[in-house]
Amino acid sequence: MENISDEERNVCLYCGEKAVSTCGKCGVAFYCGRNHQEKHWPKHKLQCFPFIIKHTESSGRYLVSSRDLPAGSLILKEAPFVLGPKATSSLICLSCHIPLISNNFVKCTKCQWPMCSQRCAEQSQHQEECKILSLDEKKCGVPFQHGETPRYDLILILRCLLLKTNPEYWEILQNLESHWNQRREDAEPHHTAAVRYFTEVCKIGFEDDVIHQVRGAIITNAINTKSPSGVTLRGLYSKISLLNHSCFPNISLRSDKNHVLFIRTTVNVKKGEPLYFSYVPTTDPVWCRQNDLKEIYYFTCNCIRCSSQSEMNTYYSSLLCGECSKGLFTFHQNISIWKCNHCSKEVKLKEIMKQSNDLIQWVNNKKISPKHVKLFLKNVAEKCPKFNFLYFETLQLILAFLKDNNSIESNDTKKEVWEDIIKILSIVEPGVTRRRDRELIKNILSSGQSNKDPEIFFDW
Ligand SMILES: C[S@@+](CC[C@H](N)C(=O)[O-])C[C@H]1O[C@@H](n2cnc3c(N)ncnc32)[C@H](O)[C@@H]1O
Repeated sequence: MENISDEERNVCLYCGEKAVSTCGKCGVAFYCGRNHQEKHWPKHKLQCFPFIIKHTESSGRYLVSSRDLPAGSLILKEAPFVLGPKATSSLICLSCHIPLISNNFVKCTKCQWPMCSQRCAEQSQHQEECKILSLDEKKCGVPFQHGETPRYDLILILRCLLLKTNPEYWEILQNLESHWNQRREDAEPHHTAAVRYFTEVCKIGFEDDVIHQVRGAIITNAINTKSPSGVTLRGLYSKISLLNHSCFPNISLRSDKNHVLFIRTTVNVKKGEPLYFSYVPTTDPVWCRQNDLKEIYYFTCNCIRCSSQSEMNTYYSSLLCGECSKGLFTFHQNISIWKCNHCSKEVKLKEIMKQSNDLIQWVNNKKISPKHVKLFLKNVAEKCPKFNFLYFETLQLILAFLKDNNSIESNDTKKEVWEDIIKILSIVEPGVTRRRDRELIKNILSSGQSNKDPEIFFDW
């Protein structure tokens, strides 16, 4: 869906006469009256979304709401145009994607890739892929044993290259942001190995720039979703790929068992506001988020949270100042310098990271007994600001520690831990988010069972 030009505004999309109303669903289609709106609906419904695409030099294309959207509004439902295994995966069947757990699997007689059955090896999709994979004469790309292997990276790249015969999808793929030039220069070993596999081992006749672009587009845009069998796959989505990032998102993504993604607003969004989701865990400290965004997505985040020295008064990544024991370190100069907000002592990011790691190690190495969990939490809260990322990590550690302990006392502690987790999530990702799914969390709190995973399908 493209921006509507000023000339189109105020004229009926059906007859071109002066418009007096807009489509209530998207807010950007204009009509002279109800009659022509109804007549135009079969055409318009294919483009009727409550957002428009905008563009800036620094952040490329992004989506902006075209009308007021209350929290929880479904703004888009989209299926992937290509789907495949994650880059690193344990053995799965290339046709039905079920996990190959025992040694009871077959190998495709031509390409030797593990499959669940001969029937799956004969499926038309695999037959197409097999023609290329069989060009690997020494079978150096074939995964040969159980356990996680990065060789599955090749499969989604191959599936994308095979889209060349489909002009519509090929064009979408070519238009995706990929940062392929920088990726080619950076020569990250997995990236280079994947490109060379197709150009030098299979010699499939694509220019190496095309393969750099395709792998770059996958790394920049693919979204992981979980299958009912528990296998995580990654897919490319044409419209969802246009969503930009913020560490303080206003939408959430969920997938169903067919990997269809549902995008909903998590908070009230006003007409004209950009729609953002978070590419990285919102519960990571600022330096982890910034590092991942730079390394994987090639940009420096200037979102509302990253531009605020205290992360919008949450002090989520801050540590207590050891010098005065009264203040908190907040970041300055693009997070490279941290300053105590009481005594103004300055330290470098490296020092903050070291102190954080020491604290995390202290937490991890501490021998806690189920009886002393609450005291332990109190100790941690004295070492870092309450509700910061270290406290959050400790809460998760305690949940894992008490996972199989269902005594009344332990369930009581788990309930308190979950309440604190929800408080932290309310700060860093407010609204109706998947992690704070109200019904699910209510169930967890009432049953006292904290070992259920609230992220049912989605696995970012
Ligand atoms: C999934 S794409 C999003 C759509 C993209 N803007 C486009 O034009 O195709 C991810 C890329 O968008 C850009 N991007 C996303 N969020 C951004 C942000 N908050 N600031 C700057 N660039 C951003 C980065 O180049 C990133 O690698």
